[in-house]
Amino acid sequence: MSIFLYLSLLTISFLLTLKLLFKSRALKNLPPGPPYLPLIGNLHQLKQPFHRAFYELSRKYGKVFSLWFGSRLVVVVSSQTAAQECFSKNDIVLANRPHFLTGKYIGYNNTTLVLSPYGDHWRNLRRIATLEVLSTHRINSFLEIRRDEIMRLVQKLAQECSNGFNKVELRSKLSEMTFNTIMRMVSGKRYYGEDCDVTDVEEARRFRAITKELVALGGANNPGDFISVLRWFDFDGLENKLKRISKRIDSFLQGLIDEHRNGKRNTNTMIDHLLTQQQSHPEYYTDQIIKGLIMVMLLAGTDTSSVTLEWAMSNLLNHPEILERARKEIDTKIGQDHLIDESDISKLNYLQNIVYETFRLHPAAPLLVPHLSSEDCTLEGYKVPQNTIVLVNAWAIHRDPKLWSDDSTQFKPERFEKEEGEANNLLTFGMGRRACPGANLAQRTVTLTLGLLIQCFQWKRITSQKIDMTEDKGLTMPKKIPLETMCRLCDEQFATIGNLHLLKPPVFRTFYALSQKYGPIFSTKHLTYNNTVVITSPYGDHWRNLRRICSLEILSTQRLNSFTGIRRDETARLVRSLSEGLCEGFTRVEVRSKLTELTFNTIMRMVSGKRYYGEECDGTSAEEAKKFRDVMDDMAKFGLSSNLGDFVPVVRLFDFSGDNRKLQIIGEKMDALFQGLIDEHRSKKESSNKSQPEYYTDQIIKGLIMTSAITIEWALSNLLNHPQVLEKANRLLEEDDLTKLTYLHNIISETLRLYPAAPMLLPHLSAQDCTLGGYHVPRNTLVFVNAWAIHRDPDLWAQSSTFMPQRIGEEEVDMTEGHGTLMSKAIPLEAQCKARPIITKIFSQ
Ligand code: HEM
Repeated sequence: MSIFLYLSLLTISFLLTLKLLFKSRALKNLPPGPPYLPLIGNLHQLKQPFHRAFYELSRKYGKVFSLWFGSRLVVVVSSQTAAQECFSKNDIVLANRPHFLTGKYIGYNNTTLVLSPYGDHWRNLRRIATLEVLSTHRINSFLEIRRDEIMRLVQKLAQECSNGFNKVELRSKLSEMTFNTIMRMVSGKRYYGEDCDVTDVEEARRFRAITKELVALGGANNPGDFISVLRWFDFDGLENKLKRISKRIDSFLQGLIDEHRNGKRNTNTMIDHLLTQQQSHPEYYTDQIIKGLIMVMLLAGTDTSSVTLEWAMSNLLNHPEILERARKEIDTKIGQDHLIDESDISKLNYLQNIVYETFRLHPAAPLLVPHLSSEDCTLEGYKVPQNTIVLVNAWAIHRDPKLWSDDSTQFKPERFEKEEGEANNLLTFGMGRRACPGANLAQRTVTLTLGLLIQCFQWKRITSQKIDMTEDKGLTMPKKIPLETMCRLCDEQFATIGNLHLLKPPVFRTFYALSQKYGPIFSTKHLTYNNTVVITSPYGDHWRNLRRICSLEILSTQRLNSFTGIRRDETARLVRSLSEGLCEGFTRVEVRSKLTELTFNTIMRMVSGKRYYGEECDGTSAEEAKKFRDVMDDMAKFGLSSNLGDFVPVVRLFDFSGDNRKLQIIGEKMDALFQGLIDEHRSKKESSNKSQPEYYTDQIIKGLIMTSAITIEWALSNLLNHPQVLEKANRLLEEDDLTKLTYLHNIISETLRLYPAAPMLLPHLSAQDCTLGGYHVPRNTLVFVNAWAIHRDPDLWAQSSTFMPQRIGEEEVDMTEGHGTLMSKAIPLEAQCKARPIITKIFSQ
């Protein structure tokens, strides 16, 4: 069998070689080129990176030369005039693409926009891409996504570099930024970074694994593409790998499309838009077309931009004088009180020239994308037969000293200041019909990101040694050594990004640490704050009215007394539920949910007469109760977290974490829920004092419920950590005058001291200039009072951070504080609980 195979191979090779030799002899006037071997042609002479190998060959054989890749003729163009000839006179003839194995599997059998042959199908795809995905209108509509992703990058760097120069690795951050930008445009999802769409962690992991493999295989060389005989074998298993990955990516992309089709995601994304088109033109906008477009956006639109940014930063680090000039331009034209936006870019000529110069020296597609002649044509007088692969060496043309005076290999953005418009000589995005349709998007992303990196940070090399500029293998000409650099947040930008990067949760602890450094009264650069509900509404008539309603009609002693029955009943229900099954001995119980139910049910019964938690949800349909609980859960997740846009006006323009939209949805649901309750009461014309939903705002509900449950949980946790206190409380409960319960009150006070549920109260805003501790506090300053820190001040409290002096017992309850505006316990309290005889007695009665 193996001898038979061997002989067949030999015969086929011999025949092919004869054919090749005959062909090359027959074809006169081909561009010159190096001698070649039978069967493999010049493949043995090719070394990576190919653009450099081709450049060397062009020095010997001329600006238009030919090679044989196995049995396929390849013409390499290395002059601007010849490139222009390719994309003007020969533009249509050369608008085809050669087919490779990778295109069969990861290019939907070469039907995607990048790979599809010139013709009606390509024209349609190109129209869809340019009009419906990459048009200026669409790109503008995705502006917020770009800004948000770039700001996340800035924020991440700010966190790493706020305390002076710190070493940072840029490649992964830039790559995350471009992948997230494109995927959010495509599907509304973020797949990279710690703060990736948390609901889709597994999906994000799958996506990252698939794209990693895809990018690696997309750049793989397959000898079978050129040596037809090798096509029969899959020597290194490439075809199998490609088959496997194509199935995985296809099912992943189908999942994304189905999710949008089933309405689980309903946003302004590329998929939604294409699905709308599918409804009117189902025959053309098939799922396969949509999947192909997503794939193209991912492969063509991500690495290209992040690689360019890495080169740009490397050049700036090797030329600090250029970096300095760019910074000065930003300072002069933009100033320090707002961050650069896309609309500012036209003012920043030098920054744009830096980007052009990076495009020139480091084009992300150094050989463009291979073209194929659909019929015979000529190039600089040479014959280019039908089915020839044409490669344009943009990298070499961009370094041609005849085209670029003033030392063509040096990084000099100034060369673009000349009036002749040297930028027109750039081939970075190709030319003609198949030029890059994403150029506008790429240029905007690269320039804005670079501008912000220069505006917000100081940069320097790790050592005095220059950054290594060696290129690696790969389709997009990446740097061989990933860029690592020293980075520091600019002092001036503390004012623009404020000190938010310092605000690591829990914020009150961070503020405490800052107060240790800057004194008891210190400032951070936070700006305006604007709310209208009772606890955050501005001081004035509206607030006075709300406050009056609140204290007289809702929380007055008389009203509270009238609800005593509800409170007592709910507390008894909690005690009963705890005592059930506890008579036998200690049992492990989860306390947080029980306390939350207690407080929610108490308040909601006061508000609307309804119980939404527990098995007996009186007077409430199970569905209504579930709706309520869901809204409250969402509210707990988002409603109380801080939003960067509240503090940095420029960030308000972006939905920094996508939370604005989520909060809006929660707000709408909550509004509908409360409106339903009010309407229900209105229609029943109930005028009892048992429930008055119209009086209660969401803020009151939130404030009363969460803070009470949190405080009780802290109190119980303290008691568990201090059994002697618990023991004493038990004893005194039996001995004390039950109307006083002084010791119990002290326990609660001590809990409120160490674990105030609102550790920084609520933010106050100065209505006019005033002084605090002798410092000037301007109008519109947010004032936070760090009650948590004051409660632990050793000048005020002896043994200030201890609940009780002696600790007894085994493992203590974890007392770590959670994040968020309200200071709940990080870990929900679980404890051993056993009913005391008195309870058994009461319930048996
Ligand atoms: C710095 C970033 C980028 C560079 C340097 C770049 C460069 C190129 C080049 C050289 C071509 C081939 C031109 C030719 O065949 O002669 C191309 C094609 C293409 N690029 Fe880009 N590109 C970039 C970013 C993008 C982005 C952001 C997108 C979309 C999101 C994109 C989508 C495409 C598509 C779809 C094609 C194929 C066009 C066709 O065959 O008709 N590119 N790009």
